[in-house]
Amino acid sequence: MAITGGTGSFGETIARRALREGVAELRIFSRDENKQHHLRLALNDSRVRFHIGDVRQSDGLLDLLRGVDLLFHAAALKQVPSCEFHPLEAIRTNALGAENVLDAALAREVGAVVLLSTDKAVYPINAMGMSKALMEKLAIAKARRWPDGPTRICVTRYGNVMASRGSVIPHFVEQIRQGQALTLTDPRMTRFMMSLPDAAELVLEACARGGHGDILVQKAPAATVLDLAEALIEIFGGRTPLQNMGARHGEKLHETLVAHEEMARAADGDRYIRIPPDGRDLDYAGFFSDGGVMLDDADDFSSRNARRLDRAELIELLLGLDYIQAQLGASQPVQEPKA
Ligand SMILES: O=c1ccn([C@@H]2O[C@H](COP(=O)(O)OP(=O)(O)O[C@H]3O[C@H](CO)[C@@H](O)[C@H](O)[C@H]3O)[C@@H](O)[C@H]2O)c(=O)[nH]1
Repeated sequence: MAITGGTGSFGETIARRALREGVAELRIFSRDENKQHHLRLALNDSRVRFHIGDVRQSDGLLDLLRGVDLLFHAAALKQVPSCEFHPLEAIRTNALGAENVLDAALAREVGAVVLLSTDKAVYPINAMGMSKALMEKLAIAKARRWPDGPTRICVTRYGNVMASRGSVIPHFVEQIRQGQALTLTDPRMTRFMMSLPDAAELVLEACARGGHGDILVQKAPAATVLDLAEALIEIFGGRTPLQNMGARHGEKLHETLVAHEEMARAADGDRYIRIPPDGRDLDYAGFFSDGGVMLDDADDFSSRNARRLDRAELIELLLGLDYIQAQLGASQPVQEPKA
């Protein structure tokens, strides 16, 4: 088994889970030797092999995937604001890098490839989302082109992974600790809330039941930024004030996990929504005489219309996160707000 971007929050979660479940060998592929060093020490397991490399270059990927049966592609540029300033870098890593990963996986006849995408790829308005939308298109086009090959290709789309590195939860917790005002972009903004274990469940669901060319989505609940901030203040105590800053570059008020047009052909299950590939071919003649699938009135699945977590549920969910537990256990007291 191999993970690109294997030193990130998601990579580490799936790595630990695979090791617990007895994986024979796990290859971690990433660019940063320092992060690999720390993960090597943290995992301390001889089944783990580290490969330095960049998905922008194919040779390292071909080397990585020799004899691999399952690949999780998590390597990405994922910060929305920085991708806005460097869109070509987002295209290079998220789109062209994914193409390299898929080509290498097909060449090495990897049994299954699960690619990680994001809600920001649906009706994308920022460069990160656009490059991830292209990644999805590349994956589905490959699945369509090689329908009967040895490699199964699946995409999973995530909402926000709670307390992942650089995200708003650690940022708010730090602000509470420092006694600084919490910087809210827009209190009405909603985001899907997923924990890291939820994210791991989703890729495992894709491995177990995802079809070739499917996009899988978890029916995650959503919360407003205001409720999130207030829930954290309640957990950590203190009298931290709130400050509204306005939206950052390329931000949406609400995110969408399944587009209205995709809902028309999606299979809506208890916990997951499966979007199968559009099986039609490129024969457009039919569309002038016979027509295609009619779009129905299905709504999209967005953080605006998803189940909204109330404050109590949000607090319970936050208290279940390892990150929050570790912070609550930390000795550093919460400071009173600075005037
Ligand atoms: O100081 C801050 C920072 C953020 N936010 C808000 O908090 C929410 C979450 O922000 P953040 O944790 O930065 O996540 P997003 O910008 O939504 O993007 C994250 O979630 C995506 C999945 O949707 C991932 O793909 C991205 O990598 C990841 O950065 C958003 O509504 C932000 O506007 C604030 O209110 N104040």
